[in-house]
Amino acid sequence: MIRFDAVSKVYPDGTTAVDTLDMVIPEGRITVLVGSSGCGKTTTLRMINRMIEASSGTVTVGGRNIADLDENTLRRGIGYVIQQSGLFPHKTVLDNVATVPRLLGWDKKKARARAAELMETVGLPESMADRYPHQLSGGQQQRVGVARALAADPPVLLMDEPFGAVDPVVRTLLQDELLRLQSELRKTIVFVTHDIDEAVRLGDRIAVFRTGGRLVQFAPPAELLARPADEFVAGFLGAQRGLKLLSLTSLSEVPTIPVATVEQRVSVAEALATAARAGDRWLLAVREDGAPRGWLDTDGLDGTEGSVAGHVLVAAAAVGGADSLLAALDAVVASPCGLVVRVDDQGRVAGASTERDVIDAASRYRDGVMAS
Ligand SMILES: Nc1ncnc2c1ncn2[C@@H]1O[C@H](COP(=O)(O)OP(=O)(O)OP(=O)(O)O)[C@@H](O)[C@H]1O
Repeated sequence: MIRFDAVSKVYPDGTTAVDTLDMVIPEGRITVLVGSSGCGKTTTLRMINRMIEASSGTVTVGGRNIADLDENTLRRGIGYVIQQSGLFPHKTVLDNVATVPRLLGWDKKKARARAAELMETVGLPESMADRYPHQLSGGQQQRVGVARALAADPPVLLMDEPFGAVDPVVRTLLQDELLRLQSELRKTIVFVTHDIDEAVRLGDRIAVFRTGGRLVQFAPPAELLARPADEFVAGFLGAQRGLKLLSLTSLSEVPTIPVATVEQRVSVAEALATAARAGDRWLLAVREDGAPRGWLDTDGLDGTEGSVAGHVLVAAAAVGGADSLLAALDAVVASPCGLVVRVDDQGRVAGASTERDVIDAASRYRDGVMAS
């Protein structure tokens, strides 16, 4: 646990970067600090490892006042990742990752073995070990930065806009990777970002700061989205607050019903017979492996023409166990027949859900968050 008690930081020129901050950062969770530029996020983060000293107040890490700790001892337990990865340009990837174990006095062989293990953990191929940072993409460099910060297995990880410099696609991949890593490692992570979507995606708790270094709201993402403390927080959360809220919940509450399917290789005549039996206009064509292929509109179809696969099918968006209610809503709105396809872990059709059931589940979730 990291605890701020009445912590302020006033820089020598009189700028108040952080103003009387009280905040308890839970252990083993991701806490995200957000807010507009210059609101004191980085200053707050750096006061945890004493790269910046607080002007007043107390910061405790694991119950110990950090002002009483030797800086090196403190930092050994705190990994630090920054935007431009901060890698040593003249060191190979493997040696970059091995830096902290080497500083801790591990012999070269053991430090490199640990570094190789960490490269695998963060999803970097072994073949990159001997490259230099400039021979990697931005996303790969960030992975090296994360691996390096994890090398001494610190219980706390500070991340200052770690994915700020990569494109949105790579950014999403890195976020997924961080969530996967965190589900195994359970570090206490403090993560700074400008991006509210990133905060909602990653944070177990989100701290919203405003200019002048004031903490305005500190809450789990669902609570923040459902009940922003004031106009400032609501404005910062931006448009589509309701939809963002739906991105936080799963499909477990949405019932699955049977759906009329046909294999795509069967004849249209056979499909028409199936549709007549089922009493449905739309049939879901499936591939040989059971994955959805598309919706077939049997209305006005002539039974003499070829196979289902030869027909124009309307794309069938499918959702599975890992998807959110937002994904289901999106899929059902885009569906030609008011059904969203449900697939199992292997991507095979497992049924469908109705528009009504998706919307009802969304309303129930919102009511639950509002009432909690
Ligand atoms: N060394 C310094 N001397 C004087 N003022 C400083 C110093 N470092 C930061 N500041 C000021 O303190 C305030 C908070 O800065 P900080 O870097 O913590 O904000 P931030 O929220 O991380 O901003 P950004 O999102 O732009 O990185 C800003 O007004 C900044 O100009």
